[in-house]
Amino acid sequence: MADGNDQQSLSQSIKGRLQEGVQNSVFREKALLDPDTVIDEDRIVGRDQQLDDIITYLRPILQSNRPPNMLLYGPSGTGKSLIINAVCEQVSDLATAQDIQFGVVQINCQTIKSHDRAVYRLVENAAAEAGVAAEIPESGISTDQKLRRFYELLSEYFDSVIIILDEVDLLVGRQRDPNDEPAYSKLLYQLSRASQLGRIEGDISVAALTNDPRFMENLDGRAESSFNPQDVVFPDYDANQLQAILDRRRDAYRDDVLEDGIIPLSSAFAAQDHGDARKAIDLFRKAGELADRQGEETVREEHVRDAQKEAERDRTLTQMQGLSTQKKLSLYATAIVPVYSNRNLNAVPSTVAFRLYQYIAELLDADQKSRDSYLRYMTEAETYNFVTSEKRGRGYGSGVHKEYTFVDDPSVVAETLQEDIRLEEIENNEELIESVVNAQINDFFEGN
Ligand SMILES: Nc1ncnc2c1ncn2[C@@H]1O[C@H](COP(=O)(O)OP(=O)(O)OP(=O)(O)O)[C@@H](O)[C@H]1O
Repeated sequence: MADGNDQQSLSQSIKGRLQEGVQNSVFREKALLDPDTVIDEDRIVGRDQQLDDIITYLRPILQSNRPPNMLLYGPSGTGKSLIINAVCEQVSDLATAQDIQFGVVQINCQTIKSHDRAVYRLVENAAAEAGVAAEIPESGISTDQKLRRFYELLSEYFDSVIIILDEVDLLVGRQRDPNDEPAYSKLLYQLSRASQLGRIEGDISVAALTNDPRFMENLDGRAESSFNPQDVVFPDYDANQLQAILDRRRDAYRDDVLEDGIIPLSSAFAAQDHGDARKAIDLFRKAGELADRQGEETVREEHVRDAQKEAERDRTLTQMQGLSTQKKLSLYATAIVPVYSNRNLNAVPSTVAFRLYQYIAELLDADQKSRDSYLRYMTEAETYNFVTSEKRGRGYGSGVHKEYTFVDDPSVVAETLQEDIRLEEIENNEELIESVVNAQINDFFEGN
């Protein structure tokens, strides 16, 4: 056990290391790169039309009129939450000045499993917004009783409320039958009807946020007609807009720590997907975190590339968790072909990959599946978007074969899988594997 002096020096060294980390960090105000921060208006880029629309729709609150319901849709990271929250913040300021009790009740539906839970979360959030207790239990009472408490809270404490349902399409609930009404449809109907029927004294309006442009088609007819929203569309950002978004958060970093290429590169990577601002900001932040972790004074392009690799690895890992061992082996054997190949080989011929699969399966003492099974596994890998494939009439030799191209960097896929399946044997035999890969490729191109 450490004695008193040891304890003291240990805690001093922890303090020292903590302080050192803070002082030497490349960040000045990292919160600017936190996805949940509602940034100032002057940092918002390229959403003038959407801001105009939402300002127009919410202005009636300040004239003590009911605003319309709204449907905000567009791919992830296109600013739906940011824009609605930014306008609500300003409405809130002006409403307070006019003595109007305005509230925002927001839930993210992604993790909410049922209609009942959603209503309870609304009660909790409305109570928190009003600064009072929810006063009802989470279970043991009916959903109707919860809804009544929700209406009571709104009527008692607010003149006007915006209910924001983020990721509304994910509030499906427990459908016993695919034809059952999804939970979001029921909730939208109840909330819009309650307002129309005067069950709530003040003015309420629902803003539903979704990535699904066909969301309205899934609504029950009566929900559709009572919800009846104003649409606001959020298109993808292009690389220039992403650059402008990052540029306006440059001050998250200390002066002179960013190499020139950091912002363009982070934006270019994010634009490759669909122009997701969240992704651009995440890369921009992670690059700095990597620089901090390595104790470096500047953020370099290499940090952005490493951050992008890490993000790919995380995504790949999440997607791969569901695959069986045989599927992982098939994908691994295919990925190592371009990794170990001496030629510049992007598209992997299935013939070569299958031979590698057989070799690896033998090396690991695993079951060896047939060529058909291997091809089937790879077709599944295609549906998960790990690879794309093309059929080729073979110029060299005979027959038709498939060629697989990896969507992400194949070395990331191989590394991820290598960590996942028991592959010590592979690590011990890397040179051998490299020679097998190249022998098979040579055989293939020489038509053997
Ligand atoms: N026009 C913009 N200007 C500045 N920052 C933006 C802009 N659009 C989005 N962002 C930032 O990108 C991140 C993601 O934005 P937001 O959460 O609003 O996207 P979303 O469309 O609601 O995504 P999702 O559908 O995944 O919830 C946030 O950090 C936000 O501040």
